[in-house]
Amino acid sequence: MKERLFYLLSKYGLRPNEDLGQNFLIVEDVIERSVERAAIGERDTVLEVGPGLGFLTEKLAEKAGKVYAIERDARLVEILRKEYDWKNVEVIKGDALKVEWPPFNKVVSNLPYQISSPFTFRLLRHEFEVAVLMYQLEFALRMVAKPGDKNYSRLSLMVQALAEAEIAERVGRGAFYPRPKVDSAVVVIRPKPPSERVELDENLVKALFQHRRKVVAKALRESIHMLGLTKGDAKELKATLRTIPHAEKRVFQLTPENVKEIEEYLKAEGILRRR
Ligand SMILES: C[S@@+](CC[C@H](N)C(=O)[O-])C[C@H]1O[C@@H](n2cnc3c(N)ncnc32)[C@H](O)[C@@H]1O
Repeated sequence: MKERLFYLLSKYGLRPNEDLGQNFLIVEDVIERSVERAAIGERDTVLEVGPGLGFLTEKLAEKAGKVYAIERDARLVEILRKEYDWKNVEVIKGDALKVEWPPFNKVVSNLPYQISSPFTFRLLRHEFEVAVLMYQLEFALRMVAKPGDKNYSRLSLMVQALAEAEIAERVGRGAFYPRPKVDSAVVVIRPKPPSERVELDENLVKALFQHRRKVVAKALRESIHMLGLTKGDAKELKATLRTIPHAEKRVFQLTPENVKEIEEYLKAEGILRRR
């Protein structure tokens, strides 16, 4: 795999573009395990973001009925089209955050880390069965952290409100060329069934996590300006802070359900508008 990478880089005079997160995965086992974790078969349509030089795409194409691969770098799109004769792969040139997504039921990708957060949130708004995604380790640890953990953050809460996420394996920086400055991890994401999903007011979550170590009442008092309230409503909220659910819990201990209770209370009091 490494030989093929160097062959392609030299054949096309290509220098990996750091700004586009071009660190190519060169360990075949890791690629194969990601494909296995997604349990891909002929009935599956897979979305891949950032196919790069096509090493993961190749493995996906062997198993899936159809693969859509969105690649932003026009040079790589051209190379993929020249080098491979895939019958079931459609390479889409564009930014995965901007282009319309084709229909898919599974996602397998070694993500460009710059787009981890917006990509994950866009994905969580879609219907899909499973996603197997490579992230920067630090980001992956925040995705899976549980309430009360030191890594538990707005990202953990927002992801876990909508999905189950677990780290399947850690991947050292030596598995990539060029070698990145950080380690990575493969995360498996499965959306929760609709009855278990918790839809949250993002402004409220942002306001709370602005002060993740403070207790809820204090955190809200200090970020009241982030809630877009009228003067009257802000005053009312200040007066009611002690009585809101979980007022004395620290923000980093809140589950998605706890935040929903706070939100519902503020809406019932007419302080937070129903959006
Ligand atoms: C970490 S590399 C993965 C390459 C390949 N899949 C592999 O496993 O070696 C990330 C890839 O995403 C592409 N990319 C970066 N930003 C992108 C975006 N916004 N939309 C689509 N592709 C993007 C890069 O050009 C690069 O090919």
